[in-house]
Order: sequence, then C-alpha cells, then structure tokens
Amino acid sequence: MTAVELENLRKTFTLTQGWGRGRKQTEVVAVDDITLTVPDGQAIAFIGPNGAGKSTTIKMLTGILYPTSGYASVLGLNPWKNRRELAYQIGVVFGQRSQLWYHLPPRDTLELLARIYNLDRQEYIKRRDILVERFDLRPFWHTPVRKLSLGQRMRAEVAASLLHAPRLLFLDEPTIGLDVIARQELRDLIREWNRNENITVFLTSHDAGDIERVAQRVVVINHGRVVLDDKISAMRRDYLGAKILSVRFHDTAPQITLPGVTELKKTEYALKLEVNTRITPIEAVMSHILQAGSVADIAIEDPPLEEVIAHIYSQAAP
Ligand SMILES: Nc1ncnc2c1ncn2[C@@H]1O[C@H](COP(=O)(O)OP(=O)(O)OP(=O)(O)O)[C@@H](O)[C@H]1O
Repeated sequence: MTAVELENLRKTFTLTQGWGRGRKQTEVVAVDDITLTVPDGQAIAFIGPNGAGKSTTIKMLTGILYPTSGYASVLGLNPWKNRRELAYQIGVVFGQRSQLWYHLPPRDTLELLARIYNLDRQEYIKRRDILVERFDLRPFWHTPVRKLSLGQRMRAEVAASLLHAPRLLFLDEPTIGLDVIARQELRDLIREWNRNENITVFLTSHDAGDIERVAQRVVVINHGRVVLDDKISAMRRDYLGAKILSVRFHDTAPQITLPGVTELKKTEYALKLEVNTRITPIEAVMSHILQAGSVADIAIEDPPLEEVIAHIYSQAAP
C-alpha cells in the first residue's frame, strides 16, 4: 500500500503589491510539479532551504490548502476532497504552532480528543496509558499546557497526535527550539513509533540529527522542485563521494600526500583525512597509509550529514 502519492502537484500564490493604479500582481510558485511516492511504513525526511515549499506541500497533503493543479492521494484519499475522513487516519504536528488547548492539561486534552475522534472507551484508555508511559507524560499530566516547558509540550503534542492511532504522521519542524536532550528524546520516540508501530512518517526539519535519526529516505526540495530523492546512506556516499579517515599510529604520524586527500587534523600520533573517493579510492588510500606508518587503529566514517545537506543546497541554488 502507498501512503502518499503525488503527481505534478503544484501550488502558486498570487501576491498583490502596491495600491490603486500602481497595484501589481505577481505569482509565487511555492510547489512546482512535485511527483513523489511514499510507501507505507517509510520514514521520509522532506527537506530544503527556507521557502523551498515544504510547509505548503504538507498543508496540501493534510487538506489545509487546495493545490493549483496536480494529483495527490494520501492513504488512498484525496486530501482536499476527503479532509474529514483523512483526519481520522493521519496525525499532524507543527513545531511552530501548538495543536493543544493552551489552558488544559494533557489529561483533558487527550480526553477531548478521544471524544472528537469518537474512540471506543476501552481502546482509548489502553492507548492513552501506553502514550503516557512511553512519552513520559505523568510528571505534567495535570499541568495546563501553557505552563509546560517546550520539551514537555512537544512530547504532549506528538502523543496527542498519535491517540487515534493514525497510520501516517506529518511532522513539520517538530524539534525546533528544543535543547539537545529533549530533541534526542523526541527523535527516538518518533523513530520508535515508525519502526515498532509501522506508522509512516513525513518529516520536515532543518536539523541534520533529526533527519539522520528518524528517516530512511531523504527528499530534498528547492524552489518547489525535487532536487534529490535518495536513501540517507546513499545520499551521503554518492553526493559527496567523501570519506573521513581517522588513523592512529604506534609512532609519529607520517605525511600523506595523495591526490584527493586533504589533511583535516594532525597530531603527533594521529591523522584525520578527508578522502575524495572519486579521485583516489579508499582502498588505495588505506594501503598507502599502511605502508607509510605503523597503524594502531583506523576508522572510516561518512562526512557529517550537515555538510552533505549544505552542499546539496548550494548546488541546487539558481
Ligand atoms: N499564503 C501565502 N501567500 C503567499 N506566498 C506564500 C504563502 N505561503 C507560502 N508562500 C510562499 O511560498 C514559498 C514556499 O513557502 P513554504 O512556507 O512552503 O516554504 P518552507 O519550505 O516550508 O520554508 P521554511 O523552511 O522557511 O518553513 C515561499 O516563497 C513563501 O513565501
């Protein structure tokens, strides 16, 4: 089953500038013919620079906005024609905007949502108890949302979005503004729900850690168009073609001079190199190092995802 299917999805906005006779209308293309298929159970990071069209796409997929043209099917439904029906099957979390009742504690919010979604009482209690436990809501279960820390609120937001057991979860910048610990906790919860409950995740984030931890696949958009669609591991490997080699030696670290190899750091007994594997394959660099010095330890890593993303954005710029 396909969770999301888009074909030439497009959204333009008309902007009016000036007054009276000087009034001018310009067209902004926010989403420019996106075609995309997301299978059931996949966690996809939908990323791109500011203004790339991510939120506009999510708004169309959740039925908030009508597209200008194109086709979309979300869990087999047309989001803007079957918005109500779809709402029972999807969860939506916007990091920048709370979906909770500001003056109510999470307890009452979940109770209200259970009624809105018409959940069976026994089912609701079972599910609520799991969410309270897994999202650690107990310490602030009776505290009005307005008094929660951002980390607590976001845990409550995601838990609330999962109450009606949606099959697909849209998350728009869910970790924005969170500290390192709260961000990690939230990422792990989203990942757990995706892997264990097989819920499809459609995530936007500017945080490389979120993307890396949560998603299996990355779709990069820029100016409303898909510029890259790949597995995270493949994106890193193929796009930059770079590897980071960290080597420790038993004695003084040698000088390594090879085409495509850049020294990032050197101490007396250690070397950190960046290898452009398109110029010199990693095997050749390794055998060169093994001959040049007495190697105690060697580690090969991919470059940080942040660098890869920055590189993709810069190449996609007009
Ligand atoms: N209601 C609107 N009216 C006019 N233009 C809009 C409207 N909503 C979005 N846009 C424009 O459409 C483009 C895409 O915006 P969108 O919010 O989808 O980007 P985004 O990728 O979510 O960006 P960010 O990462 O900053 O949230 C931008 O140029 C934006 O200014």
